[in-house]
Amino acid sequence: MTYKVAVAGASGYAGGELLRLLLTHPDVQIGALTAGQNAGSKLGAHQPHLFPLADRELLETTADNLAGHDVVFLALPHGASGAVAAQLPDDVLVIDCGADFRLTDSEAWDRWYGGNYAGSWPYGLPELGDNRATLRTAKRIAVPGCYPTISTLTLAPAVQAGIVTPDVVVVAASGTSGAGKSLKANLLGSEVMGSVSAYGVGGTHRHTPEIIQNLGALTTDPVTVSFTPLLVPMSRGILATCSAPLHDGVSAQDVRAVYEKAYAAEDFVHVLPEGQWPTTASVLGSNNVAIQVTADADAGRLVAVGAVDNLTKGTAGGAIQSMNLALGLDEHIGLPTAGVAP
Ligand SMILES: NC(=O)C1=CN([C@@H]2O[C@H](COP(=O)(O)OP(=O)(O)OC[C@H]3O[C@@H](n4cnc5c(N)ncnc54)[C@H](OP(=O)(O)O)[C@@H]3O)[C@@H](O)[C@H]2O)C=CC1
Ligand SMILES: CC(=O)N[C@@H](CCC(=O)OP(=O)(O)O)C(=O)O
Repeated sequence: MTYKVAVAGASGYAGGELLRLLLTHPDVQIGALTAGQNAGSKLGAHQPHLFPLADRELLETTADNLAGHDVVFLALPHGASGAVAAQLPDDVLVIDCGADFRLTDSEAWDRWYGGNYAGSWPYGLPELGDNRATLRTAKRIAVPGCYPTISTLTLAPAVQAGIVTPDVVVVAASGTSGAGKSLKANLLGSEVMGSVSAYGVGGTHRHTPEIIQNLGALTTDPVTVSFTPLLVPMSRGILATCSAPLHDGVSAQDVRAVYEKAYAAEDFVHVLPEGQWPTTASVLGSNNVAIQVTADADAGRLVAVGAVDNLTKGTAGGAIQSMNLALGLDEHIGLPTAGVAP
């Protein structure tokens, strides 16, 4: 069977990456492509790398234009998905790349996003807890944020195994595509080039509650997350350095064993050989996550480092992995397992 797929937000970074991957997916046919202010123009004007779709016209993002598809991806700004999703039939698989349906706690939504709480959908991170089973029957899927994807996967084995106190510190450096295409003062070329800067400091970044929600599902201990994002002068990729107090008597070997066991059956998550540390370059353009972990014995902390391509496994790849599960397809179809180098 071939599934007809629409992409709303096709002119954006997440929409572009969805289309790059969907073009190689053997079980889908690419249907309607929609946008906001750029509706009416050709996709090629916004996504010059997507040659096979260059002449396709961008339509307005309306329920009518998204009708008649088996799958609808929403790659719209936060807050825009709820109203569109509400108009789509229940039997259509709707996959939201935005934040609208990620948080299960309406109070957390009010505090971190505000505006109407649209509810929560099955969470599109198959490697976490029982999510894979839930996703197999889902008709609505919330794709995780890019920082939560890598922070959660980098810390989950330790938290789930109970070898750390889940008072975690995450410092994660992201490429600029994480911010989307819209022009922001701190993203001007001359501000970003040759400099690394912190933002969302002091527990103010909206991904903090999402990371807490994910890790909190793995332990009965209270979870705290001190999250500091950094902006670095590259287009894609996130490198997350995560640490937490390690329980007494847990060695570096024990820690490695926990991680290797946790991810032994996960084809996209790679615990690297001892001594090899993740780089964003190694996962570029792929659906892979690279993780390394050790014990800092003097500080009494677990230190784990994870790398992901924010647009692939961090958004569009993760979304397609979840789509595959929900359609009953092999989870890996259409997803690159090798990166682009150098
Ligand atoms: N970039 C990333 O690494 C990640 C992004 N995401 C999420 O994916 C979503 C899209 O992000 P991203 O692609 O980076 O953002 P972009 O700013 O690059 O793209 C936004 C897209 O939404 C369209 N759009 C904007 N406003 C409206 C509107 N009112 N109605 C309909 N369409 C509209 C834009 O169309 P137009 O060109 O016409 O303005 C464009 O196609 C966001 O929710 C983001 O949080 C999630 C994880 C990571
Ligand atoms: C570098 C950069 O600006 N990154 C974005 C995160 C993008 C993302 O994944 O998150 P959402 O889907 O929740 O928007 C930010 O910090 O807001």
